[in-house]
Amino acid sequence: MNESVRNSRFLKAVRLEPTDATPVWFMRQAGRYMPEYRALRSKTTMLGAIQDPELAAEITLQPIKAFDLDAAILFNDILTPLMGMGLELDFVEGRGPVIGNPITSLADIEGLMTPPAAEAMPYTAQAIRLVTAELDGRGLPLIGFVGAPFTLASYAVEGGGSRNYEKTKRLMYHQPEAWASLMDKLVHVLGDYLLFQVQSGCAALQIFDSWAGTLSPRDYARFVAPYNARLIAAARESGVPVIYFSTGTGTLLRAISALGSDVVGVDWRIGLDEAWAQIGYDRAIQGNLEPLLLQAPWEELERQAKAVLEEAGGRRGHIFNLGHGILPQTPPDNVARLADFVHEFSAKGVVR
Ligand SMILES: Cc1c2[nH]c(c1CCC(=O)O)Cc1[nH]c(c(CCC(=O)O)c1C)Cc1[nH]c(c(CCC(=O)O)c1C)Cc1[nH]c(c(C)c1CCC(=O)O)C2
Repeated sequence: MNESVRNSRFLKAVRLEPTDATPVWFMRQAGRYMPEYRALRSKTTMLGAIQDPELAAEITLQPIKAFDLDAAILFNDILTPLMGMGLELDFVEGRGPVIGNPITSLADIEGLMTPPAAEAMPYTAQAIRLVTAELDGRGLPLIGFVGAPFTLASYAVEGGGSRNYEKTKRLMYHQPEAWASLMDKLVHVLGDYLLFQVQSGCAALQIFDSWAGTLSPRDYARFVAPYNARLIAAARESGVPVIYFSTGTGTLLRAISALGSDVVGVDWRIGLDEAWAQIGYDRAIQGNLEPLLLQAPWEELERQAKAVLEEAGGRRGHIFNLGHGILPQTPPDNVARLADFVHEFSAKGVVR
């Protein structure tokens, strides 16, 4: 990582250092809301795009070229590491991701493979190298990522998206040893994949635990938190900062803070001020505008973006983001305007 990336707004905020303005990036910033993305994606499949390093690099850079953002996130998906483990992943148009051979038994878990990321996902390293060659010149960091073990286990067990996670919870409650063995394998594969992304050039890592909010605090503490803590510790060994992001977890924030990530990402279901008080001011926070607001009239969007910045209270260590990914119907102009507004408003001195 070069000096200008090290001294980027984003990495300074992560280290709780003062910045000239609040850094901003958006989850799913490369995606279907951008006409440039739709043009490239229409020529191939989701997996085809992910596995083509030049295409993946170009898609990653599209929002960086279009908007004034403070970080890029690699174009990929949280589910790709499951393929190397022997699970058949497909992205079905209009339906989302599907696993053709979901896990149903202890024998299935024992049969899961744990190949090194360098073997299973060499295309990721190539894409990262192409992206960082461009980002280095702009002084911008690239964020690598994985899905958290629980969120990935839920896809592996349910076979796709789910409303109530019944099969996943049944595995936890009925076969706790099988659950532990599945989570162990995921921690192993994901930890190795995170280190591989840093070795390839990523300057920060994010762990997406998008579905953790379905769990009771007791079950989160017993069945999920220990694996997250292990994964975060392994990721931090790489020397780059780690963001832990989840949704629907306003009641779990103390447990989440104890996991030891450098940054905690929060969704819009809790005020940023209340969330930060629980997480602790010795830790950076990322969030948390409701994504649907990017489709609202500018006056409403501006009012609510301002409210998020005011809730951050001028403290060091706020990274502006949405509470979840950008939605496909979002007008790109609002993304441009919001990024500029965050910089201009925070530079006025509300935030230091
Ligand atoms: C649960 C989950 C998935 N993927 C992801 C999560 C966790 C975070 C979240 O909740 O948003 C995370 C994800 N997905 C994608 C990224 C890349 C980085 C980023 O842009 O933030 C990341 C970090 C690209 C993607 N992943 C997907 C797309 C859309 C692909 C397309 O049709 O072009 C993109 C850009 C597909 C995907 N992938 C997944 C679903 C449910 C879908 C279908 C939903 C949809 O179609 O929007 C699984």
